[in-house]
Amino acid sequence: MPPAHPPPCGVAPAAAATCPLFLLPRRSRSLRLRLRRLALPAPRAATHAHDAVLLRRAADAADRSAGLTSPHPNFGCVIARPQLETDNAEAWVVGEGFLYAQGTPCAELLAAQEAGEHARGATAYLNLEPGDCYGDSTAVSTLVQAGITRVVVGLRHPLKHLRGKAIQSLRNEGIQVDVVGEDLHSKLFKEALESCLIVNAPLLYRAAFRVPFSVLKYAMTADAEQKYPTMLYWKLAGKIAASSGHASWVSGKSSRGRVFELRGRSDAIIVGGNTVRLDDPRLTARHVKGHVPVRIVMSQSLNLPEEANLWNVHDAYTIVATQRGARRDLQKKLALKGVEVVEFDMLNPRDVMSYCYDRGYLSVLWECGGTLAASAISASVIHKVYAFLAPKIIGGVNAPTPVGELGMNQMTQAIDLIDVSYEQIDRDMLMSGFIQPIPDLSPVIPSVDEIPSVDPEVSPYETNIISFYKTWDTFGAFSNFSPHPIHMPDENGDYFTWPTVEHYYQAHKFIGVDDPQAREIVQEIKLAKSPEEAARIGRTRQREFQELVCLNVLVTSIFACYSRK
Ligand SMILES: NC(=O)C1=CN([C@@H]2O[C@H](COP(=O)(O)OP(=O)(O)OC[C@H]3O[C@@H](n4cnc5c(N)ncnc54)[C@H](OP(=O)(O)O)[C@@H]3O)[C@@H](O)[C@H]2O)C=CC1
Ligand SMILES: Nc1c(N[C@@H]2O[C@H](COP(=O)(O)O)[C@@H](O)[C@H]2O)[nH]c(=O)[nH]c1=O
Repeated sequence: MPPAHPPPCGVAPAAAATCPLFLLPRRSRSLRLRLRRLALPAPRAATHAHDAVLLRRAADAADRSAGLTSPHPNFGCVIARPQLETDNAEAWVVGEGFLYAQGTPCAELLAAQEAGEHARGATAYLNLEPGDCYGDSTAVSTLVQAGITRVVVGLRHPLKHLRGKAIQSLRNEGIQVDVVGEDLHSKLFKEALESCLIVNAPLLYRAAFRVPFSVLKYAMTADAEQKYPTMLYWKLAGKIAASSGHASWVSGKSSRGRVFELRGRSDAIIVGGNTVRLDDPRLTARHVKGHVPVRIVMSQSLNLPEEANLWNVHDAYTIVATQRGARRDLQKKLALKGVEVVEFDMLNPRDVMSYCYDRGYLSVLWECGGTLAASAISASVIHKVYAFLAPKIIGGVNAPTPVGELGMNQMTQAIDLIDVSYEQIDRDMLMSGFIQPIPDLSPVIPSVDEIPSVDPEVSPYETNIISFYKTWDTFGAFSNFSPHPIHMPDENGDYFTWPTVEHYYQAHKFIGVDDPQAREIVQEIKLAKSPEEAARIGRTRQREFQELVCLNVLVTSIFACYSRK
């Protein structure tokens, strides 16, 4: 439900309208003043407490696209103006918006459209400084044109080439910009700031550590083991499967539904070879028709079955990461099924994460067993843990536990999770917490550092190679997903304004194919709300209707890029 629009602040309430001050005799000055106080009190000003509530609401709005589209920086905007009638900041909101996907209308535009005239003189709350990459300054120009007079920003943009730009542009336009921690100092902002950090944790981790944000998730029983047989000392030692390796299911249905949501928020899901052998998982976010993450199997031995659910790439794309030279026969068979096999000189979690970073992933979910989990934790690539605790006991000395050997022998060495939260999900308990704090906004990333070198021998400073995996990268304007429309012929040869090169590219997988199904898919892609959606439709339909795919796609895409520039 969109919020009701209260009257703009400063509009005289009914009492004043029925008794205009100029009608009062000059002598009754005290009455005049008293009435003025009653009728036209000074507009209520937002206090830090109000600002904090509204900033948090902007962060909550930013989170609303999660799971619907591929992970991207989350932007939310709340426009509010103090009302005389109420001190409740939530009731001051006149407009609200969030970025649905890269290339769709920005949060500021949606909020300003909803606020209409009420935006004039109001304050806009932004969880994250707008990133006006590719020269698109819609967010800033919208706020200026809407007549916003003050902007409260939760976080500056973490990428150096975007950081501070929008804030400066707004200030140049005479708008008061208050950045939390710089212009606004109060303990009251603690929670709001945390929400701003959490909603963009993937972007912040990626920017600071040059790896995707990694979440380890597991479901364990409430088993306990007697640590010292002579003493009555029991220690929780939850199992993630029975001794046989059977694991379906540890957690309840609602918890597993929550896991589907987590999958939808991730770019990739990682498991180890043993989990594939024992569970034959699907690893899809099948509860909603939303974002479909890539599935990654890490297997050194490549001793994997020839038939497995993960090799069905109609469901989702699969990558097998393995050791160089491992079972080339199976590699070929997997490639024929459409599975991508990537060889590493030394397969390990850190190199796989660097690889995911280079592919542009923001967020990765580890759904592996304890052996690989321990290896990933030891390599410091896990940032957050989701532990589902089920009220079940299975026993078994050899039943696997969530985290294998970490080489610690003193409890003082234990990793203390931070910002821990607990939630009951039906009969299960979900405990989540961070292993590494969300990086503050110190990361200032030299633009040249954002240029990965294809040849690891050549330093980024020496190479002329540029990359543009994400639209917000330094050279993001070159990305197919960059929100630059192109005017190019459609399936009938008529010129059509394609919202992005990605729309054009995906549609051309099916253009030129004389089949009603292919034509329907082209229409579907043309109407896609964002390049991400166009990509999702194109990729899914390509898997479903392989026989309809036209072979000229690559040439088309390159041609489209040139015509756009
Ligand atoms: N309840 C739950 O939440 C979950 C339970 N499980 C259960 O856990 C059990 C499997 O556990 P586990 O064997 O630990 O899990 P995994 O299979 O997820 O991880 C171990 C495997 O990962 C591969 N691997 C690749 N690189 C490395 C590396 N650097 N370090 C370690 N492993 C690497 C190896 O595959 P390879 O041998 O092919 O070379 C290795 O055997 C199953 O019973 C499964 O049902 C699994 C996931 C979640
Ligand atoms: N057993 C278990 C989990 N196991 C994880 O889920 C995978 C199966 O996914 P799918 O095939 O898509 O249903 C499995 O291989 C393992 O990674 N997860 C949970 O939330 N709760 C559970 O009890």
